[in-house]
Amino acid sequence: MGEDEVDHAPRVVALRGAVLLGVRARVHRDHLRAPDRPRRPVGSADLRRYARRRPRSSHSETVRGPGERENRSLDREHGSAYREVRSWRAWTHGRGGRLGADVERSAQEPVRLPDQEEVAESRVRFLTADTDAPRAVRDPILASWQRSHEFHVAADNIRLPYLGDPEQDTWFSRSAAPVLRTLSEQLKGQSVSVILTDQSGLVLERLTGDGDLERHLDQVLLAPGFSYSEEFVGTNGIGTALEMGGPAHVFGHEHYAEHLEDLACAGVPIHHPISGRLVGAVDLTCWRKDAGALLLTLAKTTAEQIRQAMLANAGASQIALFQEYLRTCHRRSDVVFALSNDVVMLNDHARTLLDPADQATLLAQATEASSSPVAGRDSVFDVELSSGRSVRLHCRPVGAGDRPDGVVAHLSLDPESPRSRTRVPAPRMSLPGLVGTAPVWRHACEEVERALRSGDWVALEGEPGVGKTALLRAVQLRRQPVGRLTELDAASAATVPGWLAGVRDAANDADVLVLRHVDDLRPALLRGVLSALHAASGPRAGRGPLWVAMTMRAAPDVGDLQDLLRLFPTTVEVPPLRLHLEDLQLLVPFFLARLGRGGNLVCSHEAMRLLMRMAWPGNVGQVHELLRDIVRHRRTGSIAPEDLPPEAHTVSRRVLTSLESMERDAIVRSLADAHGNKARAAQALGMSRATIYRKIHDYGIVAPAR
Ligand SMILES: Nc1ncnc2c1ncn2[C@@H]1O[C@H](COP(=O)(O)OP(=O)(O)OP(=O)(O)O)[C@@H](O)[C@H]1O
Repeated sequence: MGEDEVDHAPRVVALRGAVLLGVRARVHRDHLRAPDRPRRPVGSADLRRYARRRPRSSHSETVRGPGERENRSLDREHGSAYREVRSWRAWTHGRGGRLGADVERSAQEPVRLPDQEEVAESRVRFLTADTDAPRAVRDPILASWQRSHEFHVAADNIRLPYLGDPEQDTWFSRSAAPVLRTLSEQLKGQSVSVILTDQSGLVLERLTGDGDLERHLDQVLLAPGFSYSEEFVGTNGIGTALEMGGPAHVFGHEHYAEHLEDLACAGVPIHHPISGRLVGAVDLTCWRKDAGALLLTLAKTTAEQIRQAMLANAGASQIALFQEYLRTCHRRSDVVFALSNDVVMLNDHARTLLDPADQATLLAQATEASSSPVAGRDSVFDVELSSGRSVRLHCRPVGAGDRPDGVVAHLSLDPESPRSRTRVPAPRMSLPGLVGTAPVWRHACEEVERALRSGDWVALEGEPGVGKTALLRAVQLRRQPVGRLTELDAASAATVPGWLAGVRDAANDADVLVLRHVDDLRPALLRGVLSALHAASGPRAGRGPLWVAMTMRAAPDVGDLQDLLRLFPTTVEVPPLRLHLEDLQLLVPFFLARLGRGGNLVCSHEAMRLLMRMAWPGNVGQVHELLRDIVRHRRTGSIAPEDLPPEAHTVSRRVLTSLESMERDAIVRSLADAHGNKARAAQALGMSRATIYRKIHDYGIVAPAR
């Protein structure tokens, strides 16, 4: 690097200081450095176009570097010189001091659409290291081409790695979703695609109202799960806006990659409304021929609407929580996280040092801290991680009163450090035949136990398979082990002869009566049950009081059940498994031991990770069934990802139609057969590569590792 280059760098950084953070400043400083490697191959279409416009004879004095050998045939064919770029370098440095400022200013200036022929020619000159300074190219684009060149981006093809399912359930995505939907509805029928990315350029969402454009975007992999950062694709609306830290519009041949020349895009970065941190970008992409200056204006308005939506969703309590989280992050160099009802924030250490199961365990303990009897004061827990390692969790409630708005927690990895303030030991729970230590699950257990102790009849409400009946059986076993329990299922009341007579008998003779699925009772039977229970609610001749518990689905229509519910002073909500997913770590070995009948079957770490990502609409009952099916085929050894059914290889929260489920299962099987090779899986299914990527994303398929 020459001395004059070193001189220029700080000036550029200073000019951009107001908007650029450390890393970005480095990237922009870099664009002043001399190109120190051969140019990337130019696309064949570029060369044809260039050859038509430039006479061969004008390229005679060629100087090649060693790395340029592979370009010789193209060079001979077209006569374009792959020269050293001394004059380009001189040109850049001559303007270097102004470049950064130009990038800033140009984002503010009205958009003038560049002459595409001239830009195309300049691009080829740039790519072929022509000695002439590129003409007719806007400064931000030139700077971006230079960065793309330094990132070693290929100009003649788009080959992007699929980076995995983008996380959709974040504050950013949730806030942006309604804004994007409204815009996309307003643009219905027009060839414009609305795209949301995270701060690295990873596409999170794409809404396109036009089939042709959609297909083209699939072909150029501008789709969820792919990154359009400059590092991967070179100059483009998304990556360039993120690199510049400001709005960017890129038209046709201004794109670095040849395959994007028919498109125009306008990208605008979005910053966190409270911290100012870059969180992502919104981009509008259309055909180049349809592009107009208003594209960028619309993108800027959309970015602002998303920011406002994030702010509206944040609320005062979230701001306080966020500030406390930032303060803790500044003070501590270890794992820090914060959570409230709506938000979970994890610092880098938490994300990289802890696996999802441990994260879930710690988050559950922190939730407990906010609702424990010592709420309002700092508390400390000793927690055992899945590795067996013990850590100490310090929790600080944020917000006033008995029910804080959230908790900020940090970990000290050294459990021997002196204990501070109150110590709250993590309680164990031990109902016979049940496992689970998550606070929400334990809370439900305690409520049912309390009801039985006090003799209050109890109604249990919850989704199918959450363990309502199992919980009642366990509580009865623990509290009244010698009592007589009768269990009757209202779901079969209409078909089982004498079902109502069974209720009357139990009302006379049993100690505990469990009525399952009472929301399935028809009105006539309901009246019969009601009068039997009325009679049993008073003193019974020769017997102690009857304890009755009933189960019903989550949020039932209580219209018909009103009268019955009056007999039940307590309703306990049994949580769905997705709200205490950390218990899966206990449920799986528990069921395997039970189902394996003494066999030695365990679940591998990889399989457990997949199970932890499932939505579990059938809750604990579904876990039980899934493992029962596996145990039919495998009774010893370790359950691997291949042993799991197709739904375990997806993270989709959407209910699929049966046709979609079949397609999803076929893709999962094909991916497994192809050992995770998506191109081979697509070929076997007769689909294009872009289609399989889109379907993998749509169905939330977690492709097996290759
Ligand atoms: N915490 C738990 N520990 C161990 N096994 C559990 C637990 N929760 C549920 N199970 C098991 O999961 C299965 C489903 O539970 P259960 O039948 O109690 O669910 P439910 O809520 O009554 O479902 P439904 O409303 O569909 O009848 C049963 O095999 C039960 O033993």
